[in-house]
Amino acid sequence: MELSLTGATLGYGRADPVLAEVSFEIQPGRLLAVTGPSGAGKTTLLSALAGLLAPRSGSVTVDGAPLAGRDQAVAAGIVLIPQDNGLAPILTAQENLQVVLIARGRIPAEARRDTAIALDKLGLSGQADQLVEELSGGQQQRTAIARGLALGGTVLLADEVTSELDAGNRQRVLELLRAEADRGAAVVLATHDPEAAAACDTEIRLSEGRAAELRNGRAAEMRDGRAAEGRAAEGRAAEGRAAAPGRDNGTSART
Ligand SMILES: Nc1ncnc2c1ncn2[C@@H]1O[C@H](COP(=O)(O)OP(=O)(O)OP(=O)(O)O)[C@@H](O)[C@H]1O
Repeated sequence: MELSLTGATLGYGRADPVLAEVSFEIQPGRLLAVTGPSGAGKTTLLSALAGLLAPRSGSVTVDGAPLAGRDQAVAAGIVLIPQDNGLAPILTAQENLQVVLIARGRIPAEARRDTAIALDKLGLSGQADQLVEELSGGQQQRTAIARGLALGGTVLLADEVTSELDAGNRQRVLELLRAEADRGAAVVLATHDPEAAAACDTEIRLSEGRAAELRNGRAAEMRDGRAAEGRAAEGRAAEGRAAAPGRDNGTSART
């Protein structure tokens, strides 16, 4: 499954667009960081990829056909872990997962099994029966991640999912996102956190309504001094290209 934006301009109502003419592909097996200052449009971009926000112009396509809305995105396996968690506070952690899994067609026994596996991966087995409203912010965030992982999507859109986590849990989540990519999912992580972005293969930086690709290549290679140096140069070149006047009248990046 191939998810792409082509010359997509995104915005709300009659206000100026948040992002103009953004083009890139989300690739299976890879982790893509979407970075940029608060208000740059990270959530807006993920909303468009999730089928929640139609582009004003340009397109978001799945296998070349325009993405018609959230229902189609769900059918295509595009999973969103929203910034505000999107959990039901008066259900328990495990109920929050089971309800969604059953709604997506899993039989109750499978839903229970997959819920237990996902909560265990996030270190939440002990919180399974606790109401979400009684969980800490970080535990709630991990519950939302567990729910996203349990769905086993083809595309996983994770919006600031490490913002409330301690260092150990952040590392655990980054490893789980990498495992999702390794099983073939395309993973997009919107983040403020430079270390989380550095763990991704590619980074799209949003700034002043535009998007620029900063680097490419597997994060593992970053541990090699030479590769890191090479990629830093690539990043500078990509920024230079994006800033060049008249280039495509917009931003184009392949990930
Ligand atoms: N539903 C909405 N209606 C109108 N404007 C919106 C809506 N959602 C976001 N915006 C505006 O769009 C711009 C981009 O917001 P967005 O939430 O995408 O940024 P962000 O990069 O995710 O920010 P943060 O890092 O703070 O989460 C902001 O100016 C915001 O006020």
